[in-house]
Amino acid sequence: MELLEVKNLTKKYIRKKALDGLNITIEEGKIYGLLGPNGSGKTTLMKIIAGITQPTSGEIYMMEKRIGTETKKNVSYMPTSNYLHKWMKIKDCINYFKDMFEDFDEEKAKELIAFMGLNEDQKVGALSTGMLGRLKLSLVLARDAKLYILDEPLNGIDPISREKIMDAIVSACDEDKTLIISSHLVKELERILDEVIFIDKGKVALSGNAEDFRIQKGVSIDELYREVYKDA
Ligand SMILES: Nc1ncnc2c1ncn2[C@@H]1O[C@H](COP(=O)(O)OP(=O)(O)OP(=O)(O)O)[C@@H](O)[C@H]1O
Repeated sequence: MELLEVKNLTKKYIRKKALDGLNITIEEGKIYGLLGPNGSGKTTLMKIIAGITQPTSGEIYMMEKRIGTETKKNVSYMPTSNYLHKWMKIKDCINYFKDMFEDFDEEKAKELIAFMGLNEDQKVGALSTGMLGRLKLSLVLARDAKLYILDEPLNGIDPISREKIMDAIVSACDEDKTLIISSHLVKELERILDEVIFIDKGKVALSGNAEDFRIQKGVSIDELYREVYKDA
């Protein structure tokens, strides 16, 4: 079933067109990789879908409703930035999420935090980049949303922990959940992706089923990425 439809989406900043008539359809229950080089428009697209940034033109429908306050409740978004205060302990962050989101599952958050090797008494300000990334991800995945949007969840995470993080993503999300994950680390992310969307200069350069690409083109998604962006 179709969860999200993005039609002719454009976002202009004063000196730059970040999205240029972009069209995508997102189906329920799949994991999408949003892939593209620096500045291709991934974060802008994610922010618009999450309702944080307004598009210049174009339309987005979620379950056939135009996105807005009502649909926003169904989206759990993990930005690259850190929005958790340094003075907070991890347990304060759990309470913050509990207050903010009706669909937040405290027990699930605690389980994920423990699985990620974190302790509820640790302070946000004392966490390394990778540890902070694991905390943000645990909080976002502990919501019972329809759509999870994860902007660069593997950033700053060491190669061994990346595996753990991907396992957490897959196990935390039931089959009916939909994920859009952006990353430069295509090789690492590849094994969990159902669908891929390559974006370039604010437009879709190529999109489709990851397994179909592997069979039809005889290349991995990582190899396909290199092919799509060879001139970028
Ligand atoms: N607030 C802003 N003001 C002006 N230009 C912006 C703003 N945000 C993004 N841009 C520009 O829009 C383009 C797309 O940026 P965006 O952050 O969406 O790309 P990205 O694919 O997420 O890149 P990265 O992989 O480096 O995070 C870039 O050229 C960027 O400089």
